[in-house]
Amino acid sequence: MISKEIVFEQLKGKLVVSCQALEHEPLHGADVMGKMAKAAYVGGASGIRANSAVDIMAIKEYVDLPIIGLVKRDYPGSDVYITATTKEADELIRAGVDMIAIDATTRTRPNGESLESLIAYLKSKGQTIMADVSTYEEAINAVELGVDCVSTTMSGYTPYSPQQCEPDFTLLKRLVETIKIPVFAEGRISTPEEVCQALDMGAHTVVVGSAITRPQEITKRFVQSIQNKGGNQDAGTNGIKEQIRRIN
Ligand SMILES: CC(=O)N[C@H](C=O)[C@@H](O)[C@H](O)[C@H](O)COP(=O)(O)O
Repeated sequence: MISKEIVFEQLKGKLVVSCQALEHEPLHGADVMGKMAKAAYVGGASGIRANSAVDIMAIKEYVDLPIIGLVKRDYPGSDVYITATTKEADELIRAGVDMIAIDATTRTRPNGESLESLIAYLKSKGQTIMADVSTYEEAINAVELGVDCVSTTMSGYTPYSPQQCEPDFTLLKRLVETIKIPVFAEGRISTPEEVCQALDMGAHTVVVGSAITRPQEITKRFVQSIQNKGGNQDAGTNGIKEQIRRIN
């Protein structure tokens, strides 16, 4: 595990590539994610964001880059699915990651756990914590609870945050203007220009997932461009945003 200071230094002004494919996605599989991470590394990525201990272990076989780990798991009675409880946190600690991403919304967590207790637990284990937030207020709350950085990951994926197809640069701007810890830009960043825009706005690091590592979504964008100009190409099954919702 790289120290917090070094990991933030290594990622400053850089690109992290999110390599994730859940069970229903065509590229699901730890070895595929390892190869995807290798491709991201060859392309110049400075870090990897990955879901599940098994994927993370495979990715480590292929690349020696800082890893932001998370575990997506659904629980009945809770909408929180990104590192929801200490169980998922322990899986990531055992896998050995450089940073643990947690849902830092204030929604009800499974098993009677709270955001506060999860953050306290991770801190007691010496882990570096990324707070995935959907609003400014959630970010402020997470900072007060002691997280090490925040990411705009969840904007658009809670019912009370802006529902938009573009990255939430409004949230990013507000966060970089007020928060003293690193702010990561993440969520629906689809072009190199948007990456640069986020960095120019003050993002510490930019995380890109679907636009690089979900080929079904990349294909869909090309197909949609044909449809938009009046062509007769078949539509895929879902738009990027709908697909991510399905994943969740
Ligand atoms: C909302 C949610 O569950 N996001 C997940 C978080 O790990 C991933 O499915 C996203 O791919 C990741 O955040 C990167 O975002 P984008 O794929 O839009 O570049």
